[in-house]
Amino acid sequence: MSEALTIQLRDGARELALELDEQQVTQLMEFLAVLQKWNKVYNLTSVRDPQEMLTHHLLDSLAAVKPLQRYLASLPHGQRERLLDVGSGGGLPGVVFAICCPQLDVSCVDTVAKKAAFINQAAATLRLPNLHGLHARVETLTQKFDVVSCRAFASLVDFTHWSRDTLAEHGIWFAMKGKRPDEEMAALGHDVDVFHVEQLQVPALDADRCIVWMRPVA
Ligand SMILES: C[S@@+](CC[C@H](N)C(=O)[O-])C[C@H]1O[C@@H](n2cnc3c(N)ncnc32)[C@H](O)[C@@H]1O
Repeated sequence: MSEALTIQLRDGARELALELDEQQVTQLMEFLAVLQKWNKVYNLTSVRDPQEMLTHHLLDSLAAVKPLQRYLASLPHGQRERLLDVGSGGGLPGVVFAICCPQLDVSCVDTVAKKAAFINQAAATLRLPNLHGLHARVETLTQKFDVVSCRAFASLVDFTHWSRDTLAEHGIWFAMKGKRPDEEMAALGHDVDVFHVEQLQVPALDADRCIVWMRPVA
């Protein structure tokens, strides 16, 4: 990967007030390299240009890291939190979260076997013991998670419906969306509480982005 892309990554991280050490910067650039390499074989993303991969995938996912870290820091300390990234595809945002939050245990679930295999391969290549690829439909999982995330996956109704049983007690949903999805939020039933919609600013990308934070209502 070119030095120019690494500089752009460092600048973006600084803009997002993210404290990344050298190893994390290296892992993010290695992730970009394996994503580009295996995309040809596994068809992981329609984005093929490395520059576009940096802005539309890496920086876009990095913009959600600080809000996630803030949430994790607000939880009572003691146990290692678990995050499930639903419909993770080529590992977005799950792999980026696993690199930036080493204290977090991240599982990326996808119905496509080669995508889940790619995540396990990336975990080995990038030396990320806190990253796991799961080949399954999210509806069939029995494990429980503190945070259940998604990006470019499904409507909020389908996402919350299909993944509800994967939430641990006090678990929350973290949906990465483009423009504030007012219609999708209005379509949610009374069993889902949207407790925050957080606007994001992605470095080098002039686009609407937000996180829809939700919790289940009994
Ligand atoms: C549009 S891709 C998004 C990939 C990635 N999150 C991103 O932002 O680039 C949606 C992914 O969801 C997966 N998927 C669809 N239905 C699923 C389900 N029920 N359980 C798990 N994964 C699913 C698809 O195989 C696909 O890889």
